[in-house]
Amino acid sequence: MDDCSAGTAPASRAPLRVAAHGRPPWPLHGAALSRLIEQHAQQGLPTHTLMQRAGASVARFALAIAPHARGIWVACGPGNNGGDGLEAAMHLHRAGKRVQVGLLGDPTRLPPDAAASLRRAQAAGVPITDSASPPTVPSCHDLAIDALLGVGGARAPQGALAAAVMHLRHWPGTVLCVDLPSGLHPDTGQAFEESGDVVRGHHTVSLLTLKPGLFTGSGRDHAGQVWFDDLQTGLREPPTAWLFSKSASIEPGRRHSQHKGSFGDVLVLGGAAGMTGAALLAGRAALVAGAGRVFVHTLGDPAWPVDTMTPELMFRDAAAVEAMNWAPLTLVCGCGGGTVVRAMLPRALSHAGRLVLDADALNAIAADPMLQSLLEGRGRRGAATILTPHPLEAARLLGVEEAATVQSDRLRAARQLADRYRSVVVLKGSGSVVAAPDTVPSINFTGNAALASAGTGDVLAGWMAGLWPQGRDALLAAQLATHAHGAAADRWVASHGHQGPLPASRLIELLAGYPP
Ligand SMILES: NC(=O)C1=CN([C@@H]2O[C@H](COP(=O)(O)OP(=O)(O)OC[C@H]3O[C@@H](n4cnc5c(N)ncnc54)[C@H](O)[C@@H]3O)[C@@H](O)[C@H]2O)[C@@H](O)CC1
Ligand SMILES: [K+]
Repeated sequence: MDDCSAGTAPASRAPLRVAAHGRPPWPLHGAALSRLIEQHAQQGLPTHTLMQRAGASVARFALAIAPHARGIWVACGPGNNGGDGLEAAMHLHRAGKRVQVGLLGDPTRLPPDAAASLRRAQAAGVPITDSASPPTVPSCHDLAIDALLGVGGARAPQGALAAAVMHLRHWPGTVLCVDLPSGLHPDTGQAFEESGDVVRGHHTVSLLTLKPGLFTGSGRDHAGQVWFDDLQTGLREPPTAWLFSKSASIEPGRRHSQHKGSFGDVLVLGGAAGMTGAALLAGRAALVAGAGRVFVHTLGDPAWPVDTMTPELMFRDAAAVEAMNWAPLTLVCGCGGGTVVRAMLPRALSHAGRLVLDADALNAIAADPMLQSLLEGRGRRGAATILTPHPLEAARLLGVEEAATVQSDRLRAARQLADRYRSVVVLKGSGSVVAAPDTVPSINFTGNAALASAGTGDVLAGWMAGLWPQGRDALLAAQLATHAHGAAADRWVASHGHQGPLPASRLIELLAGYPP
């Protein structure tokens, strides 16, 4: 008979909270601010209190996600992240679990808090080795706890740490990361080096602060479900970024007395030869987002005359578009516009009231200093612009060679673009970053790999343009649109049970809320 039994969670007054679906946006703190917050918290508390709370929280969480786990391997690193692991191991051992700790650090050189937790674990009788390999007993393969590196991670794991990371990556059971997946940069959500290994967890319990790297870059692929415990500190510091969270109060709703003129006109400029569909997708998305009227001018020859699937769209030829006053309009420019879209940009940048620039429009601006200075001047005049680049387009706009440079620090790249072009920027990709000049950026947590499908970017641009004139400023329109776009893809995955590609037309239906 097996001697391991399921235990109950250690009692605590601090409930764990899901880092999603909260009402106000959640503050995210990078490594430097997290350390500052930790210092402030330590000042008001008896020595070792925070680590005791952290370890108890991890143990409680381990018992919640894997209540039937019999064997638990706790991989502990050389710092206080390892201390959290040792503290958790002590609680799990007391709860009757078969716990094995691998301590990968010189026990005589642990920081004071981690050393205190080591003594407590030893006194409780927790088996501790210095092996980077998990125990070979099969019943000890239920749950692994990654306590190798946290916010102190500074470079790619090497030697024994790297070996332990590999074991965690190939772990057959559940993996729970303490604070961060080891090897992940807390601020950027990337590995410390391109070839550096990062643990892939099913769950991550973030302690004291939520780190931005958990939500953007490759963070979401490595962290799994993110949970948060503020360790009962309730400390408030200005954040590095926000995790955007939609609240009901920012959805104004429609009043009975409003009419189509209340909801703004959108003009889509795009759809060069062979890419008409991109402009149609943007136009349809703007319609279902609630725009009063949507005009479409396709840039192929001849211009597209009608969309029989969406007869509400009003098509305009070049002469008609030339005669329109662009100042009261929301323009969407890009969307399959090819190189011909460039010809529309001087007027769009000079005269459009609201302007969403996507894809080919962004590439044209990146290649043309005159258009860049028009965009910068537009921002200086206070005219509102939203840029929606993917990482390669962002790299071109920043004048750097590769998308990897942008991806290495997505928050910084989005801020740089927003400051340079005085525009709202939606840097697309896993954990889209929304930045505006002189504003703390936000990270969007909705969405998934099903969005990696042709046309979904056109839908985002159109949806944003449709939302924007309905009483929202550019930043809120960008945040709401990005959130809704991702949430629709999340509903798709929930109903299909997999992340197969989401057709852009279907995405529009999901955004519109039908079929129910
Ligand atoms: N001190 C406390 O009471 C608390 C500590 N906390 C935990 O402490 C963590 C931060 O602890 P530390 O500052 O000690 O840092 P870590 O435990 O994250 O890292 C330990 C040390 O490893 C070294 N290191 C970095 N990268 C390495 C690599 N690739 N290979 C080998 N060594 C490497 C660094 O010098 C670092 O100081 C947090 O993430 C959190 O888990 C929190 O639980 C809050 C309470
Ligand atoms: K960790």
